[in-house]
Amino acid sequence: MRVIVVGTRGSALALAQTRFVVERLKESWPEAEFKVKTVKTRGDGGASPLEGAIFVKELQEALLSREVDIAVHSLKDLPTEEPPGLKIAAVPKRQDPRDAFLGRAYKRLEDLPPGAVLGTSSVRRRAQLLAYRPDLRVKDLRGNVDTRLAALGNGEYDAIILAAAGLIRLDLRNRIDQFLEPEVMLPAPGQGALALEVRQGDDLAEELAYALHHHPSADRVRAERAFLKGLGAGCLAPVGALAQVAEDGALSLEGMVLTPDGKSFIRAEIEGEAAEAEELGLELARDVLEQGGRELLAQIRGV
Ligand SMILES: NCc1[nH]cc(CCC(=O)O)c1CC(=O)O
Repeated sequence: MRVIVVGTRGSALALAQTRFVVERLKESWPEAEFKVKTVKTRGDGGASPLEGAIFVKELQEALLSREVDIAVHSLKDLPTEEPPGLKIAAVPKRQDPRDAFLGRAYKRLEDLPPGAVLGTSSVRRRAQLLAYRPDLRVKDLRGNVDTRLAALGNGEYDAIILAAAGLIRLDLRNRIDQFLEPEVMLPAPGQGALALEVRQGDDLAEELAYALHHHPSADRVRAERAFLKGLGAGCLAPVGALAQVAEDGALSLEGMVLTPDGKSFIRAEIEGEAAEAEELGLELARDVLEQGGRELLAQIRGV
């Protein structure tokens, strides 16, 4: 059997995710041989949505040029449009999708005094924080997880918000002071999930990757991404979405879109069957657009 090359970005988080994936692949396919290849990226490991998209594209190019056979992505960084020639072969079991609060003197978002400085580079987090606590100051925070933790230690910020999943995968769960509930902070579509992407027609890579597929996680993410796609909002709009799937296959999906200042937002919910995850996501997007989301997004584009 040929050696299967698993491609990853070089950040500590990407490498931790890939190590986890390759361990599971080896358990599932003891007779197969897997090799990890770090794809050199032009960016610096930063965290703006645009940089995320560049990293994704470079990994996808490495797939198409046969440099790698399975690419490991953070699902929330993957554009909703799949490039021709590639397909998502598997969505492994999802990690905690929530956002995490890490404080210095104050250990809960509710405890921060007025004027406290919160660090995040995400427009979605900024908008929701300001909607919940308009008295706080939100300041840009970029770089990889280490850089961001260091910035908190330096006293530049009173608290920072990061995806819980990233910290957990880096064995830094003990740094999390508070998990933010979806009522306060609806996660990004796909947050906490990974995607294993392969070339269309590479049946071997597809079959090997599929051993890690987790149906309920895939259905949740499918609904959330369909919502994002249905909004036609692009990666710069503050959009949150979170689906849950019950054991009996019932799916509930919450979605929201905000203005960057958090002053207006539309939030809606839909319920149905996991088997129609995509339709539910698209329908919720239509609801939100009709309830005023269209004007709200036009306002954002006009900025
Ligand atoms: N855009 C950066 C990014 N992409 C994926 C994760 C880790 C969490 C995940 O897998 O969703 C992070 C870091 C963060 O948002 O704090």
